[in-house]
Order: sequence, then C-alpha cells, then structure tokens
Amino acid sequence: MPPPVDSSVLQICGGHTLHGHVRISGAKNSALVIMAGVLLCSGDCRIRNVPLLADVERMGQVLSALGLSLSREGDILDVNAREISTSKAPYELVTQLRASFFAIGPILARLGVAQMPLPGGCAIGARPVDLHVRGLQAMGAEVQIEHGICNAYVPGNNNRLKGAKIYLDTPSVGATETLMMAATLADGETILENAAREPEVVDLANFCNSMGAKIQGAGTSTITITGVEKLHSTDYTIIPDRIETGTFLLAGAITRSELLLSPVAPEHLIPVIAKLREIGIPIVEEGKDCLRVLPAEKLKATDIDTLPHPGFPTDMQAPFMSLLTLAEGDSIINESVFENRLRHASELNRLGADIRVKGNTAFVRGVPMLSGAPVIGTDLRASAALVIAGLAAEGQTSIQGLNHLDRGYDRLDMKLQQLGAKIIRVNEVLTDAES
Ligand SMILES: CC(=O)N[C@H]1[C@@H](OP(=O)(O)OP(=O)(O)OC[C@H]2O[C@@H](n3ccc(=O)[nH]c3=O)[C@H](O)[C@@H]2O)O[C@H](CO)[C@@H](O)[C@@H]1O
Ligand SMILES: C=C(OP(=O)(O)O)C(=O)O
Repeated sequence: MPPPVDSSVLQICGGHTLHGHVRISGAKNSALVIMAGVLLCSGDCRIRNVPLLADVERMGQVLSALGLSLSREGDILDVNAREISTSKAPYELVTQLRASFFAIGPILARLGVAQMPLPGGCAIGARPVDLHVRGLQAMGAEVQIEHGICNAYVPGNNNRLKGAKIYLDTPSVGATETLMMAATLADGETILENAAREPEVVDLANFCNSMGAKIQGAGTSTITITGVEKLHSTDYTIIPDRIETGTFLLAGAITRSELLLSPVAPEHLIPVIAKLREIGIPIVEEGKDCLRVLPAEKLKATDIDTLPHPGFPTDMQAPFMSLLTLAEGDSIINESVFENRLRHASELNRLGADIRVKGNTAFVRGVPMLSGAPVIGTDLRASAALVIAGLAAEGQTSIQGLNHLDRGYDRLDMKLQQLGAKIIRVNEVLTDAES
C-alpha cells in the first residue's frame, strides 16, 4: 500500500476583521531540541507546554525507536530515558525534520557511538551539517558520512567525549545545540565561540542545567560547558513560540484588527516588534507576557535584512513579506541566513502582489489590495505567509502544502477560526496511486 499523500487544502475567505484573544503555544524549535536533550538524562523528564505539531510527533517516534518510553497528556510530555536501546536513529523519520539530527550530540555523549541519518526540514537551502561534525571531531569523535548516514564514535577506553575549544564559522543554531548537549557529559571544559544566541539555545541550556548540567553564557556568543558524569530527572516548561507570536501579530496587522496574544515573551520579539511599529502598527505590551496589536491607519514600506539573533529572524521573513505587499511604497527584503528562502514571492504574486526577486533579495512594491487564488506553500513559513496574505485578500484563497504548515504551527487554522477568520480545512487524503 503506498503511503498516503496529504492533499488537504485550507480555504480562506479573506477581507474579514479578526478579534479576541489567542493562546500562544510552546516554541517548536525549543520543544524539538529539548526532546533530543532528554537523551542525556538517566532518569525521567517531564516537559510542559509542548506544542501539538507533526514535527513533535515525529521526534517522539525517533525517541521511541531509540528505546525511550513516552507518554503525552495535553501539553505535558513524560519521557523515560534511563535506557537507550540502540545508537541507530531511523532513516525514514530523521529525514523528515531538521532537529532530529541534533540528537547525534546526546546519543554520542551517552553511548560513545551514534548512527544518524542526514536530516530533513524546510527546503530553504543546502543546510549542511559540517559545523556539527567538525565540533564533534574536535571533541575526539571519529565521524564519517556514508550512504546518507553520519556515523560517529568515540575511540578509547571510556568512550567519553573530551572538552574542547570550538569556534563556529557561522553562529549556527543547530550546531550550537548539538555541541552544547554533547559537552554536558564530556570530560572537561568546552568553550563554544561565535555560538548562536537564539532564545531556543538559552531554553535548551536552562533545560540541561535543570538536569544538573553546568552551562554558562547561553544567550551570548561564548558558551562554557563543564562536563559532568550524569544528568538527573527534571520537570521543565518550554518558552512561548516567538515565531507563532509574530505570525499572529502579522495576522492582526494585515486584517487591521485588534488582537490580544498571551503568553508571550516580548523580549524575544524585539526586532519583529520594532519593524511592526516602524511601518505603523501599534503594538502594546501589557504586563510581562501579553501583547496587543491594534489596527493601523496606514502601512509604510520598510527594508528587512534577516540575521542571526538578535537580528531580524529568518523564520519571520516570509510572513512579514505578506504584510509589506500592502504597504505604501517600496520595500527591500534581503534573506541573509538561507540561500533559497524566497520561493513564496511567486505565490504571493498570484494573489496580486508585486514582487521581483534577484538573488537573495526581494523587491516588494506595495499594492492597494490582494485577490484570492489557489496557491501552494513550499515550506513552513512560506505556507504561513500565504495564510496571512489570504486573510487580507479579497475573495477565496486555497492553500495546498499543509504538511509544511502542520510541521510547525499548533492548530493554526483552528486558532484563526476562534478569532473570527473565515478559514476551513478541506480534507482529502489520497493514496499515491490515486494522486
Ligand atoms: C529546528 C530548528 O531549530 N530550526 C531552526 C534552526 O535551523 P538550523 O539549526 O538548521 O539553522 P542554522 O542556524 O544551523 O543555519 C544557519 C546557516 O548556517 C549554515 N550552516 C549550518 C550548520 C552547518 O553545519 N553548516 C552551515 O553552513 C546553514 O546552511 C544556514 O545558512 O535555525 C534557523 C536559523 O535561525 C531557523 O530558521 C530554523 O527554524
Ligand atoms: C526552518 C524552519 O524549521 P526547520 O529547521 O525545522 O526546517 C522553521 O521553523 O522556519
């Protein structure tokens, strides 16, 4: 029997104002890497605020295949990682998401050997893993990539990685996380220089420290990890998803609506909030974990350059482009982090946008309105960008490619429905033979 192909579509009838409160879920990129981090623990872990996502489901299947037992109730995930029964991660699962590869660090630290297929994730560039590999080699591992699998082992009597000083050529989020996790159980001190400073890196460090790891400096570009023998049980709550928060701010902004979002971490959204205010969207911080977006008089064009944190996040680039299609004037968006992350531009043009792409730069000329059309989401944030645009477009927009959206947004269509959006999912699951 061929595997089912998800051909569901989202149908949006645009041009309606939204209103009300939206509950923001736990961060996808924290949840996934923290699930990998559970492999470091010789006890039980309770993780709270885990979002309901296809990627989380798949990451759970990866952990099960490695011999861990998991149970989920609501947004609480319990994992028993006392025993890891194999060092070999399943090819068909790991190749479906990016973060599964980061588990190579904990598996190697715990067992001294790991066989990890090269990862999947959004097709937004080549996304090599050379920095992960070079860092593990600096810590004493022998690593070879053959037949799509990264085989690593630690030679010597005790199979234990050794602390090392590692400079990352680029502040890769995943490489920082892989190496930070590997170093928690290594012999001696590891210093990561030019490390990523994303909030999810800090969340992972806090999670590891809650199990007894000794990590200092997460959130700065130098992270120091002093290896310990063993990590213990923990009960840990994941931070709110800053990209989901930004997506709802944009949904409010593009439909000229008033929305209340919580729980959020405004300090993780500084570049996004600054850009929204710059183009004329009123954003009000209420208390320490609540944001209100208010209708704008008019939208002004602006320029965006994506950068590692604390710069403007690449994961917000596509949804932000949707808003700028309706701003007055010309905006220039430069994607500096990934080399192929502007594929949504041509789909936005189907909706009436005026965007030209040259290399990694999109030139967006504001138009007075968008009009609904059938479109295809080519990756996670591209799909979110089309949803945002569809909410504003006159008439009906239908979006295919929901497998991308479901990887990383917790029931986006349902949350939008609760805010009054005219959005429905039409399910049509075909088998390969029928499609
Ligand atoms: C699961 C997860 O957390 N995904 C996030 C993570 O992806 P991910 O960890 O894959 O992104 P990286 O920060 O590693 O990638 C940044 C840049 O570094 C390059 N690079 C990376 C690793 C490497 O070994 N060699 C190399 O050259 C990449 O090709 C890219 O051009 O951070 C990205 C950048 O904020 C986000 O868009 C993703 O949502
Ligand atoms: C690129 C993303 O995810 P991943 O790294 O999981 O492909 C994203 O979340 O926008």
